Amino acid sequence: MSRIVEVRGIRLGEGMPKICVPLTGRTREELREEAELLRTIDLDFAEWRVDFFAEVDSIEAVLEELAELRSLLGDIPLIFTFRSAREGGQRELTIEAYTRLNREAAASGHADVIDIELFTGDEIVRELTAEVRRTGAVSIVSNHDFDATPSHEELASRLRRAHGLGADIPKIAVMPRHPGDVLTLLAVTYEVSSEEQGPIITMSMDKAGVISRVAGGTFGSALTFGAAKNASAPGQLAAAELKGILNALYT
Ligand SMILES: O=C1C[C@@](O)(C(=O)O)C[C@@H](O)[C@@H]1O
Repeated sequence: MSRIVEVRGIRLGEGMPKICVPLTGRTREELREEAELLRTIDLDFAEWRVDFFAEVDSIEAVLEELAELRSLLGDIPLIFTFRSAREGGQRELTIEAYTRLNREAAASGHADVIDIELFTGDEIVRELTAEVRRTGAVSIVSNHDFDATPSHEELASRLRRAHGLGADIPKIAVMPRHPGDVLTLLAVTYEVSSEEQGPIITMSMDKAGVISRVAGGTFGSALTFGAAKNASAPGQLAAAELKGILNALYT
């Protein structure tokens, strides 16, 4: 039996793929409006893309906003993600600042899931996944390639490596150069999810990859990202549209 990861009653790795909607506001005001909008949408997870937040350099400001989002979102499970510029995010932090940010977010108890980038360095990733687990939160260990799709072997090895470093949920997002790249991503998803080490999340980006965002669940991807106000990556469909397609495919 595949290991299920449960977050606030949402069971990842079982049933329909779950929908996650990112919050990409730059100011507290924009984030409040986005969080209120999310309350009106049919979704399973919200992701705070904290790299968009103008005050990200201040841990105090981030923790205050995280507490605010927690209360605005009610019971919606919240993923905390600082996406580095080299993996498609808005900015870079030093390793020390990145580590501290994720540690404190986990310790606050306001984020249910913490996204840690695989290529931060094995030792740090191992420590962070263990620490996230100690706080009772769940870890995603992620990798993004906005230029290309690595080979089948490389993609599979990154997902397995994330597991090996303690990830509850390995995640990979890659850019297709041609439709065959999307097939590669889906084939790897099927292969690695069949090993039943727990849920994984995969997607192929951009227009050519949209099929993976709607049908990835068939091949073993446990969650897919859809947009409310702004997409956080190319190829995301509107969350409501995504939900309609998932209902047609999986119910
Ligand atoms: O890792 C991911 C996946 C993503 O890049 C996507 O392609 O939908 C969107 C990001 O916000 C998220 O952190």
